[in-house]
Amino acid sequence: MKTVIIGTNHAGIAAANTLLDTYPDQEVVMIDKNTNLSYLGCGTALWVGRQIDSYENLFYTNKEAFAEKGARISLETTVTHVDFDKKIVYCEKNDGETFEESYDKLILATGSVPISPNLPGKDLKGVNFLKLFQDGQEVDRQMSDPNVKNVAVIGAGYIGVEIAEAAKRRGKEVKLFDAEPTSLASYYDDWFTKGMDANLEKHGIELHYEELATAYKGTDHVDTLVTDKGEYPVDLVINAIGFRPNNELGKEHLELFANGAYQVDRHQQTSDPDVYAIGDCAIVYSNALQAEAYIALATNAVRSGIVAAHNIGGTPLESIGVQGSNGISIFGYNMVSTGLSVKMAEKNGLKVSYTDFEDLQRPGFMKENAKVKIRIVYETESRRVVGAQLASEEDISMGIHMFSLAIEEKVTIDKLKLLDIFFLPHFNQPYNYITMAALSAE
Ligand SMILES: Cc1cc2nc3c(=O)[nH]c(=O)nc-3n(C[C@H](O)[C@H](O)[C@H](O)COP(=O)(O)OP(=O)(O)OC[C@H]3O[C@@H](n4cnc5c(N)ncnc54)[C@H](O)[C@@H]3O)c2cc1C
Ligand SMILES: NC(=O)C1=CN([C@@H]2O[C@H](COP(=O)(O)OP(=O)(O)OC[C@H]3O[C@@H](n4cnc5c(N)ncnc54)[C@H](O)[C@@H]3O)[C@@H](O)[C@H]2O)C=CC1
Repeated sequence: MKTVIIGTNHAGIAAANTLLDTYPDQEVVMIDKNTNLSYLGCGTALWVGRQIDSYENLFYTNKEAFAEKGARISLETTVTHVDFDKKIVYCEKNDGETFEESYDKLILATGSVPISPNLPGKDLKGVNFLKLFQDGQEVDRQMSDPNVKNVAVIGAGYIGVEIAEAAKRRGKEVKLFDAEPTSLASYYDDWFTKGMDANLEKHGIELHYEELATAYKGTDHVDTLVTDKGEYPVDLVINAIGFRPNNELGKEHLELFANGAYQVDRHQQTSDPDVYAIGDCAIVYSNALQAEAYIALATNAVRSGIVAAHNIGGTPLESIGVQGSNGISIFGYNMVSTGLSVKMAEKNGLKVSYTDFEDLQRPGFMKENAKVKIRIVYETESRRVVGAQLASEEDISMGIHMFSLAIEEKVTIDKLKLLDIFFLPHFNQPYNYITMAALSAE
């Protein structure tokens, strides 16, 4: 059986490795237009902000590794189109050479592309996006110019907040813009985002919320950002207003979700039984929503790649769905969430209740300590947990995984009230905040 994989980043890599490691009789062809693969985008803000020494270790594999496993891999090669009837993929290398690849099974792992506001001046030098390794290199090059003093970041979601921190760490004047009234509005409720915004302001980032960019001004290079509320001198602009699924190759042939992502079943199969879609170009099943959704995360990309590969290899495997667990750490302030915030639940028509608690991580007699905020969101009727958010200067990241499982397994808030949670003053309180939040749920 011959499988062609279009897109060899996180999703495509996971699918290829699963096929090559588990089904040796599989013929695997991998195609990607980029010059590199496996770049960890999350590392961009870390090395631009000089929190790590270089970007060298932000790649976890390479082309040679797949050739050694027997795959045929073609980088710097763009798939120009797919004939789904003849089951042929048409490719063009950067040097202009073209070739075709027939397939028995096709995996679309073409990912996502940054949403690009079509504003006047968008092609001026100094206006950047942040998706690829090359984009990070370019932003880093501009940040290294001492004449670059004023940085505007448009979009205060994950990428925007992280790169704003990086620019601040590089000594720049940073303005952070967002259409919403707070940062991270898609993932957290205000009780949490206000904490992040206070943290950003404490570190000197100027917040401009409910303010929309309307144009970039300059001659060859951007020098002014125009918004619906004012004009600001800028030397560097970074757009981070979200990604959209890259459905270019299959949008005419395959069923699409509301936002254009490929519709897939729990086997990652599209409406064409010989075509699978994985990662940012496909939907996921949200256990919180109990419905299909679009959640572009590397973690979802990898798991969907594994599921598709096993189904192609002959092992029927269903995706168990996701909760969209995610985390962020900015100037040492940590926030993690899984499932739905109250805001997102209500936006999706769920009737939910929630319980909040705030306390120190450890007993007051411990020297090392910090406050922790927790919110658990649950469906009012069924009382099943649908979301959780935690925030602290402590590392609270491990706590969110329990809630991820609770959502997946439809555990009710009442089941958490007397859950066995250990006590040790080094780690937590005798009455820890998970128990206290659950006990205070109405
Ligand atoms: C700055 C940044 C930070 C991030 N941080 C995190 C994080 O901390 N945690 C997290 O979970 N997620 C994070 N993400 C999101 C994560 O990177 C994506 O969810 C992940 O990359 C999706 O993987 P993918 O393989 O589905 O798609 P992509 O990474 O978009 O890869 C798609 C690939 O397909 C190729 N391709 C597309 N069309 C064609 C074609 N026609 N011909 C040939 N090749 C083609 C592209 O070249 C690309 O290599 C971050 C993203 C960015 C940009
Ligand atoms: N720690 C993590 O898990 C990380 C995950 N990612 C993922 O990468 C993807 C892309 O990240 P982001 O680009 O940050 O998307 P995002 O969806 O997280 O944030 C986009 C932000 O832009 C704002 N926005 C939209 N249109 C706007 C406009 N016209 N003007 C001003 N603001 C506008 C939105 O309100 C939102 O706050 C996301 O799926 C995210 O989950 C990225 C970085 C880190």
